[in-house]
Amino acid sequence: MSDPSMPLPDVHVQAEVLVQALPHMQRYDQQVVVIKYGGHAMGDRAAAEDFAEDVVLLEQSGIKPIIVHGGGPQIGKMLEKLGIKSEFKGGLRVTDEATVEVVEMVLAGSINKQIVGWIGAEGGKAVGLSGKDGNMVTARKVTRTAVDPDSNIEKVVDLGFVGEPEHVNRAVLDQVLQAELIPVLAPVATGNDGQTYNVNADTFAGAIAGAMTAKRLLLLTDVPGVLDKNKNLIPDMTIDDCRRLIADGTITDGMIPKIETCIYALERGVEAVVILDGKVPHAVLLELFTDHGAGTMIRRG
Ligand SMILES: Nc1ncnc2c1ncn2[C@@H]1O[C@H](COP(=O)(O)OP(=O)(O)O)[C@@H](O)[C@H]1O
Ligand SMILES: CC(=O)N[C@@H](CCC(=O)OP(=O)(O)O)C(=O)O
Repeated sequence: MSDPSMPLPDVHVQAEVLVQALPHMQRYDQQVVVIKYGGHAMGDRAAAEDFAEDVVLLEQSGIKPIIVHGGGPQIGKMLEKLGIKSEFKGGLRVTDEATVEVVEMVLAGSINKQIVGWIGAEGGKAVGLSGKDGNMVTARKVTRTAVDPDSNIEKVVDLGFVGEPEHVNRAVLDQVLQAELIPVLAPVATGNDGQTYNVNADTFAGAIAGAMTAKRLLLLTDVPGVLDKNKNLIPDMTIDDCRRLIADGTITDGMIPKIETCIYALERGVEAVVILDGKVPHAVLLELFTDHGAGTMIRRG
């Protein structure tokens, strides 16, 4: 008999960790998990490798991961290099003809292929697509209004070629998943008018999660989750809490489209959405395969 006061040898600890993951693996078996990998979360090479390892491990465990990536900071850098000015209104990039070309080049080109490459290097098989491929996502132009501070009159804000998903054709994704491939999606889509639209990556991920009735939508960003007024992490929230914290100004800026996405996805049958820090090593595994979880979990109520 071993002495129970003695620490377990490493191999036994490893076995214990694996056994602890079993109920979590069973809970997600054959379920779709949509992971939004934000441009800020991409961070350094080591963080990206951890992320790719997590995704491959999920797929090997019988989960069906779908990756939707952003790339806001990377688009910003490329626009700067090309001398194209860029501004955000209400968390969305004002997108003219020249900007949309760069957005598609960076998102559907370099970033998409980089993530596909990282997953491939960890032994997974990923397929990089944008909303345009197979008419997976069609978009319509976003219309926003804002009160003009000078006249105090509500006016239409023209964001140019910024779109929001109008229709998601899940057949394309079903086929990719059935072939045991990992879809990596760039948030670019075509409108019914044939125009290319720049879609916020959170919004795109929410539409995909809703159409696939995903078990989980994970939004990986650069903060630990939703923070209260004292900057403490809020571990659990409901849709009502979300609306209250937007109304009282606790949730602002880029967190607003994220929370709106959460509400949209939950109302379409996604079981829970988690906002978490993608820079934490193996954030995805910690959230899905341990009892601790990570970040802020949002449920219907
Ligand atoms: N209550 C809040 N809790 C956490 N972050 C918040 C909150 N309100 C606003 N934010 C801001 O939202 C940002 C995350 O949104 P964003 O920068 O668009 O992320 P990403 O690029 O990952 O999509 C945080 O870095 C933070 O500055
Ligand atoms: C309309 C709009 O704002 N689109 C975003 C698309 C990329 C994105 O959302 O990337 P992150 O998730 O890294 O922020 C943009 O042009 O930056």
